[in-house]
Amino acid sequence: MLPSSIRTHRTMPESAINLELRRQRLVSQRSTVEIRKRHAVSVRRAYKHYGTKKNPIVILEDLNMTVPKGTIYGLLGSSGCGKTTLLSCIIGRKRFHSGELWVLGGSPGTKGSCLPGPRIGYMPQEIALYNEFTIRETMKYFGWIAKMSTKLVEERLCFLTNLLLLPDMDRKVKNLSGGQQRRVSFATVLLHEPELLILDEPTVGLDPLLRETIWNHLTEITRDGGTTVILTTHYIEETRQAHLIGLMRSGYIMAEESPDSILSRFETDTLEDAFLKLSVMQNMGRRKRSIAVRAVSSQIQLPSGIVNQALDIDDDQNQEISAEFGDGLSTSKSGRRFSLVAQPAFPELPQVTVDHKSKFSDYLLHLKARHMKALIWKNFLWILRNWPLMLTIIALPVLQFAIFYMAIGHTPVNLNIAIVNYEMSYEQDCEPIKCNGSKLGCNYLETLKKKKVHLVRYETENLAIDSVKKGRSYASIIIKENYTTALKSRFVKGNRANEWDLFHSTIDVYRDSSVKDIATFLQFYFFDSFVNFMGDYLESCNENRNALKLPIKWNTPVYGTPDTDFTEFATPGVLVSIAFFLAAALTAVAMLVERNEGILERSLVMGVSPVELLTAHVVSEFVLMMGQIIAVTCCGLFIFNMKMSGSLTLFISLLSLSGFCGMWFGFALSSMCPDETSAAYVLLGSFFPMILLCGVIWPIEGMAHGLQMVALILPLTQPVESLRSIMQRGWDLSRPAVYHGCITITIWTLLFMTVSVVLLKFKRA
Ligand SMILES: Nc1ncnc2c1ncn2[C@@H]1O[C@H](COP(=O)(O)OP(=O)(O)OP(=O)(O)O)[C@@H](O)[C@H]1O
Repeated sequence: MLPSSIRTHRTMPESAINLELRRQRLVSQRSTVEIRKRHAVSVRRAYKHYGTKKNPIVILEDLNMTVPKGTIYGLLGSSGCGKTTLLSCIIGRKRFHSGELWVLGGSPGTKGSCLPGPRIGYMPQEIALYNEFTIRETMKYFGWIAKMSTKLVEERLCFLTNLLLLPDMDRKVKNLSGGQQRRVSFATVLLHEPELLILDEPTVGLDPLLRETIWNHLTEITRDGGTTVILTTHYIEETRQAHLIGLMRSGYIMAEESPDSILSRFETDTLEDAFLKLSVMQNMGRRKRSIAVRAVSSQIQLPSGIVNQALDIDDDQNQEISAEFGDGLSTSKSGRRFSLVAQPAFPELPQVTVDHKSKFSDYLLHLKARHMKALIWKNFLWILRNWPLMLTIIALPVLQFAIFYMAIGHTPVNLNIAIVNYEMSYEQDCEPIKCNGSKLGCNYLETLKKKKVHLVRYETENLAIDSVKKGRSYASIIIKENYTTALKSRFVKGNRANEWDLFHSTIDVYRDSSVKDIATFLQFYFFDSFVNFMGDYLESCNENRNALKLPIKWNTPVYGTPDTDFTEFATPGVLVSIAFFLAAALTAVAMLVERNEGILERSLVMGVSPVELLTAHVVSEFVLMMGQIIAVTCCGLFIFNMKMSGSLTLFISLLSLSGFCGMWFGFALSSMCPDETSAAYVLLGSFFPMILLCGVIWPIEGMAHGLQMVALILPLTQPVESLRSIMQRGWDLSRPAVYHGCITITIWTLLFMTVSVVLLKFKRA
């Protein structure tokens, strides 16, 4: 009798009913799940692609794999067939898009599973070690993470040194040869004697003798069934010593059996030949033979008893593994059945319920003392080893600040001014200013000289104007022939002065206003010099020199000084930007280098949580950042006499908050960007808008209203204003202008923090 679900579909075509029946049988039963959990690794119907959902590049498809405990499992396959991807999924660093995975009885990443954790040792394809560390330090770091005492690490290191012929333990990794580095990398996974060793090409680049030693050791540790090894290798023949071989091709495992069984079934002397035959058969089964493959396959004699069909199903051999292989069947434990027929895409099979997932809050609160000790020690050791770089990193903000202080905001000097004085010839000397003087024009020019401008004499007005046109001078000043007479007359007659007086007493100025700041400075110089010159003249006539001044009294400023310059305005913005962006760059690069060299992967697989990793980085980088901030502050206060009206503690605290926020921005960037280059682009891309919009170089009051609103919510705008209020107004935290900045930067820090942690937790390909 048909199952009820099938009975309800009596109208279905027969093929669909058959399919449905088969699928019914393939639903994972509790009992089979229990069997799978007893294996070291069990993968069922795994599917994984790269690229987008719409345009996927399928890497693993309907892949089944069973690694019994206590075996050495050699995963073989051509380059790019997906071995590393499969291993990454097994260690929990990548996820299958569908399918089941059991590792040492648990589902990676779930509560109660051993993954990530020290029960697993992972050796990536890359060397993935800290170049600056010695072999001993490397072992100490990974040993501590695996909960080993330093003494135990030393003992194991002694053993491994003899086994793998490691060089002197105090040699730095960067000074070792490629083969030696690979041996250290291998020793690192053997150190804590994990139950499951996952080794991605452990023997590449090693000499045959050492390869044999390694294989002997692997055989030794798997003998009592306590350790399981999965390894990939391109040296197919060396896997003869494995208990099981998985031959992988086109995203699934074509055969999974012992080397002897493969050799006898394919009637070949070498595993390479067997692999080649199997590949050809797979191509034939898929009916996609290329001309080249056809040519090869015609030369190959297929083993007897195997035909090109959905091959050789033997019900007696129908063990647990094959029973649940599904329609993408690849092999049975005994290896007698495997399908080479391309499979149609079926809807996903029901998933087995796994252990309940760990809560996000558990994850956040999960800081293990031994991990923190190892991570912080590692970070500081790295800083110590890279001390020239670290000194540069501390000196960099000082240098940037010094450059800013020396280059920006100061009064331009030695500007060329073309002068023409028709009142006297250049051969005559200018007399000191006096009431009955007849050549006052030259007295004005003498006063102007005090502004540190460079006066260049010209004979005619046209020549002077021409010098401005040719860019030789920023302005030309023309003093007319009867200047003194007209000026005195204008002075005496007051509002009854006639046109002649007005015309001849006026100094003509032709300016180059294309450089706005210089034009403004010159305007001020000319005006201020005139007021001073007239004051001196009035004094020489025993008059009150203030009679000519504008009737506005500039009292002592409430905040700032009468001669506050642009440097003072821009200093807070520059300081906050340096603290924020340097911290962001340093953090992003440190994290990305660690991640992309595979070092991070090793630590994460051994059970270090991303939150622990971030916290350790925060601790070490905060120390560096404080070094930077103190160095910049000392430079500002003691070398450049930076104005500091408010509390120095508050100033340093706010700068630290800005740096802290930058640090989390860096963490968020490192979680979002695939590499240092893209992180650098984002940093550069955000730097300029931030400088322009956050009131660093121009007050935000000068922006359009809508833009002001945007500027106000950016991370640096309010902190810049707060710092300005502390430095120049001497305000404290009771002022809204100060605490608003602290609140804004804290909110942004929390935001970046959340993004970083969430991405690190959930972003697995
Ligand atoms: N992050 C990724 N995005 C897109 N494609 C990827 C990514 N990682 C790997 N691939 C591609 O997936 C395929 C399988 O890669 P994988 O590294 O798993 O192969 P492999 O069998 O380990 O190769 P090898 O033996 O050379 O190490 C390759 O074609 C590779 O280019």
